[in-house]
Amino acid sequence: MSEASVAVHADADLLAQAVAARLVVKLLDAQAERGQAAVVLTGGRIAAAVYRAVAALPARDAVDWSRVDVWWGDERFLPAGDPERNETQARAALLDAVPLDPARVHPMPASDGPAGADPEAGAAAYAQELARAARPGHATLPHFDVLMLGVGEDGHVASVFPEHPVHHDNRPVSAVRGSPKPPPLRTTLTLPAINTAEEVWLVASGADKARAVGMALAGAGPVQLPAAGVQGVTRTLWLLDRAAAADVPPRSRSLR
Ligand SMILES: O=C(O)[C@H](O)[C@@H](O)[C@H](O)[C@H](O)COP(=O)(O)O
Repeated sequence: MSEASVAVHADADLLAQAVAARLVVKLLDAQAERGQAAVVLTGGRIAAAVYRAVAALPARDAVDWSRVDVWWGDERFLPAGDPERNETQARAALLDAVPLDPARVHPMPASDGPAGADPEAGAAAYAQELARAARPGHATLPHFDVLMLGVGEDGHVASVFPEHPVHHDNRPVSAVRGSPKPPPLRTTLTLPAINTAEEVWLVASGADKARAVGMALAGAGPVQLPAAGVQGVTRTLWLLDRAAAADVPPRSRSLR
């Protein structure tokens, strides 16, 4: 179990640059240690800024992208190529610009995909894809070197929303209906699956995130504030800009 640590940057742009630099180093370190790397992506504005910043970093070419597995922590259940899909956003911002092995890019199902228009079937299909890549000794999930999350104003992470039935789902992947953030249908890794990642990075920018970030670090309950239930195996890292860090409790501030 890892203690959370907090890094604060002056503004959203510097935050995105710093997270991008960390991500490149994390992928390089994982490849040095394991010969490959696995990253779990998320959606939202700050994630898109991070992906664009990675694409613009010359050091990105030091990564062997053909040995990177790309997974998603959540997805909006929409047709393939829909501009609102997290996959579409990540491809445009980064994935299309680097020489990935298409077989190692694992988008969550689209509503017009082979699993059909039923989000439950889509979630089951993604769970199977994860299980096929499972690491030795683990039945259901591959090794995730780093899993990135945005944080909602309400404290949601991935598509795990406060007080939502997804909290009672103990499968690794859940179909979400009635998401308070549009669109209503989504697919998400559940908190127990998220927490199998070696490192989890929670990235948040802007004053409207300050309350949720502060409450999560102060030890709120995960059903009321899902971000509070996130814990990477070796590291839980909050990467914030100053505005989002305004309510970080004093005992976390010493880590800044
Ligand atoms: O699909 C999604 O909508 C995201 O995965 C979601 O969890 C997002 O990361 C947060 O809502 C933060 O988004 P912003 O950075 O845009 O505020």
